[in-house]
Amino acid sequence: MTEELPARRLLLVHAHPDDEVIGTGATMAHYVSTGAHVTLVTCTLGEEGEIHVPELSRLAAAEADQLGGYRLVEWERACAALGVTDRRMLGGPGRYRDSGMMGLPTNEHPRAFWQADLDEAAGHLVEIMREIRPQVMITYDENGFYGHPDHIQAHRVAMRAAELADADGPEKIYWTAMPLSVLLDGMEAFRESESNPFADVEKADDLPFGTPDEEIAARIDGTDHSAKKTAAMRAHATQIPDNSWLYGIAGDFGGEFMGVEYYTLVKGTRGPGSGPFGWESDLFSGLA
Ligand SMILES: CC(=O)N[C@H]1[C@@H](O[C@@H]2[C@H](O)[C@H](O)[C@@H](O)[C@H](O)[C@H]2O)O[C@H](CO)[C@@H](O)[C@@H]1O
Ligand SMILES: [Zn+2]
Repeated sequence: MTEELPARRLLLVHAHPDDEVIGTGATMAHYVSTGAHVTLVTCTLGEEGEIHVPELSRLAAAEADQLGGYRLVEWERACAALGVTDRRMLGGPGRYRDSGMMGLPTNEHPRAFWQADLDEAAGHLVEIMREIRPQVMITYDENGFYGHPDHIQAHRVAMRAAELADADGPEKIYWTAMPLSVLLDGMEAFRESESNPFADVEKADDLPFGTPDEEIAARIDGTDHSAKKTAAMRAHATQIPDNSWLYGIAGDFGGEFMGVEYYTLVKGTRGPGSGPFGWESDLFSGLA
């Protein structure tokens, strides 16, 4: 199978529809544009999400419980905007359910991803790894970037699958990250903004994310694809309202913030880099 695929193959493992664009949308669009094969695996349908489109409010889990099916369509539209055609739901659509925020009763739902058997869930991902044999994989750190149970579980499943897949698994593994310098700049830039996501945050240490710049391994500049990322965000209208601070970044700060994404490297050899910390500009650099 891989002989029919492009030479460079990137696998991303995300928890809900919308995570792919928020954290890695510019990276995905960038590598699609370079001819790499980009495979997105999303682990749940996002059934427990909020609904920021009033006319769709009855789709909520506590009412018609149809949000998952609707977010599947949003997800497909967002992937189309990014140019990503190989998109998979782990175990098939509906196999694992959105667990809700940490500590909620929805964490106990029998199909909640948080309750998934690790090796069974990882087995579904191993099958995909054996099919596409990705050189590079992106997922979250052990805290799921911000502590959501599905993000933590996505990390665990992705890392377990990479172990089980052996030679078919990725040679390099990256975790999404936000450099502290960028976080602090963002907090300063938003200080006077109406939709300030950091309004209740006194200092960066109060946030569940933020990585010392010297621990960042890669800075992927996808600013040429910022418009695609914004279009993909618009596809996730139930999750990202028109007044979201995320659009504020795009509007007030241009592509720099929206189109640049950062990663730590947790497996593999770091390729040549630049700047004070030698950040890579290509996730496929340093491959054997
Ligand atoms: C980006 C992300 O992971 N979103 C998740 C998250 O959404 C949060 C949730 O709705 C919370 O209640 C809100 O206060 C918060 O602003 C949202 O980011 O959790 C949802 C439920 O598990 C999930 O569907 C959504 O994709
Ligand atoms: Zn998520």
